[in-house]
Amino acid sequence: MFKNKTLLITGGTGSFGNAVLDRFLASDIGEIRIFSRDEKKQDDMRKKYNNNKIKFYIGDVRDSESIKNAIYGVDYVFHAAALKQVPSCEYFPLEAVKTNILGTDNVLTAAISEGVKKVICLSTDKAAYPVNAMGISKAMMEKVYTSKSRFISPDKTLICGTRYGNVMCSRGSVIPLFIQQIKDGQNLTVTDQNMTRFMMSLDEAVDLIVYAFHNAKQGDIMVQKASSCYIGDLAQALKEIFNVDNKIDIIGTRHGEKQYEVLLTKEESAKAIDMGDFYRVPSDNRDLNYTKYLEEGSILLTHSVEYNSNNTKILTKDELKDKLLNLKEIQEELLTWKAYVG
Ligand SMILES: O=c1ccn([C@@H]2O[C@H](COP(=O)(O)OP(=O)(O)O[C@H]3O[C@H](CO)[C@H](O)[C@H](O)[C@H]3O)[C@@H](O)[C@H]2O)c(=O)[nH]1
Repeated sequence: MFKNKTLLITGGTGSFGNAVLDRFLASDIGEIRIFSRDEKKQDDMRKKYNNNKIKFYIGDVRDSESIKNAIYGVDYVFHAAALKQVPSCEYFPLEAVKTNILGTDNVLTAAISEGVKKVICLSTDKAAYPVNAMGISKAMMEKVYTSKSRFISPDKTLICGTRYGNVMCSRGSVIPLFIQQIKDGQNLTVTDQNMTRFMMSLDEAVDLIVYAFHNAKQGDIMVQKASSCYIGDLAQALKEIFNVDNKIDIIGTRHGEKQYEVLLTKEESAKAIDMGDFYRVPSDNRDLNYTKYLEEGSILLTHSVEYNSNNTKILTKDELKDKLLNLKEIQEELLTWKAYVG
């Protein structure tokens, strides 16, 4: 389906954008456009890949004109541009509104008017029962794309979303932080040993978007079944992998953090379709027979349970070590570490 097609990735210089490139450049795709704000990151990426199939566009999803320039002739959009850090969004919630909500609306408006065939918007588990500004803005982003999808035929522009758990080794996340602390001989700063998070590899994150690309219907949210871990086990597993005895400091839960994350709310679980390794959450189509929907829906809702990082499969420390050791990023870090310690 990607043969000779043009894919635009907003926020494409991040970990996700790089993982998509690693997967798609080997295919017969025609062109991949990277759209982002940071010229330095684009330049680094240009040099790293040195591939004519990749085109770089400077712009900001907040600025509709800059999107229009990049979306001309595009077939598909993976919309990853977002403010993702919980603390910065807590301090500057309106910035999250501008990028995550209004920026998504700009991308969708441009995609619809350009006749883009599919747009997949990336969301996060923090959008389910959100407690922080980042999650609230992503929950609103989901509402924006769902609403927009109601007004356009899927034959013209199919709009859907993917909801991720924590992506292991993504830039700015806890695994690279713990590794840096290990390398610097510092104590590992654990918020709460019993906090749990869904743990997805970057490969799994790309699998989800590819699955959504092939299977999502208009307005859907697609979720991948994922295992989770205790953060205390994560710190311990990394210490064992790097064979170090750094101490652990318990620093306490950070502002805006949850004890565990939710990938499907109870309300979504009631209507989610089990697709094996994935769930498809159909959008709330208002042309349903509403009385029937309410009667059947209420029974389902009573018995449904949310899908969260405490009731999914929680990896043991050894299983977590195996999963970590399978990651390219960890293997590379280990090589340089072993060369360093001799
Ligand atoms: O010094 C630290 C930093 C974090 N943590 C813990 O490690 C876990 C993961 O923390 P991250 O900062 O890596 O990730 P968050 O869960 O805060 O959020 C991340 O995952 C989200 C998906 O749930 C989004 O993708 C978001 O952009 C990304 O920052 C949390 O339980 C956190 O409390 C620590 O123990 N010590």
